[in-house]
Amino acid sequence: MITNSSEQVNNREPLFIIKIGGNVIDDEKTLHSFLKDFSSIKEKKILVHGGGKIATAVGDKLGIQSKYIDGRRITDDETIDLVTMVYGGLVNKKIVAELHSLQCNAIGLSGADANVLPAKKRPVKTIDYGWVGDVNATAINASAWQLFIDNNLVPVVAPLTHDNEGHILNTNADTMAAVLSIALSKLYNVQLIYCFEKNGVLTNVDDEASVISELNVQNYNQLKNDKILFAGILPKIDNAFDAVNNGVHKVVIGNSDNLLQLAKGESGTKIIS
Ligand SMILES: Nc1ncnc2c1ncn2[C@@H]1O[C@H](COP(=O)(O)OP(=O)(O)O)[C@@H](O)[C@H]1O
Ligand SMILES: CC(=O)N[C@@H](CCC(=O)OP(=O)(O)O)C(=O)O
Repeated sequence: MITNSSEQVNNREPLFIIKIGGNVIDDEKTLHSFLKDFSSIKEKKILVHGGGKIATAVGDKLGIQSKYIDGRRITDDETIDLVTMVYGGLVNKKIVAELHSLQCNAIGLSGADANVLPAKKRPVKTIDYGWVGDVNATAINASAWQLFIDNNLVPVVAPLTHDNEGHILNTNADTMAAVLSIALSKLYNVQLIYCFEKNGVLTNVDDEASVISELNVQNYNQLKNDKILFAGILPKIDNAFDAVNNGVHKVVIGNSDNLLQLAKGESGTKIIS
């Protein structure tokens, strides 16, 4: 067990919600070693995965060009078919199969399965994102999740939801992990870990030794203004603050190679509310 009795606040059982992104999934060796560590965690756990990089690569092969605005993929008719195949099929099922080879009782899900993550199509304001969904945090049915988690199943969640009118929606995996963590914090002592290819939030993106061990909102705003933080790390940190400010016990951002240290608070960047 990674957690000790002092971690078991409010008598709630610990639950790890761990997110991996495209760079980790794209590298077979990195993914394998991460899944080995993940499967060794004895506590209850959920894996949320992205795969944006793979969808872009498969799209390129099929002649489907990827377009992003503010880190969100513009998802037209052919792109929703592409990401459904890549996230819900290729990536999700490969991870599930590999976890079973490691004696981890994984069950592949998307937000649409058993309606575990109710969502709405993002309304068109200035930008039409197409078939992109936003999870409705307050409508998450925690007991549907309990059904899996409390029966020794390990959900592996693809970043797809549905709109209640028969359409699949592409949904950002970082946001999905944060919103799910918030909802399940009512039942469990949730620790959210964002795993990516860097050692944490860095003061110099090219120096893996420059990890910021704790990040509060004042430091965050300063680093953002100084352009030390840019691109994908910004929405990731925004999601991390959202989680920690809404009941999630602990949120850490760090390297997928260090999952077990991250889970013990011995690596990465801890987000402070
Ligand atoms: N100061 C920083 N520290 C860490 N990462 C940073 C920083 N500034 C920018 N980044 C970028 O943010 C990226 C992480 O976001 P993203 O690519 O969306 O991750 P993922 O696909 O794993 O969710 C890193 O790969 C890195 O290039
Ligand atoms: C709406 C939207 O942008 N969805 C994301 C979902 C995948 C994802 O989040 O993947 P990473 O975690 O690997 O970035 C996308 O299609 O890129």
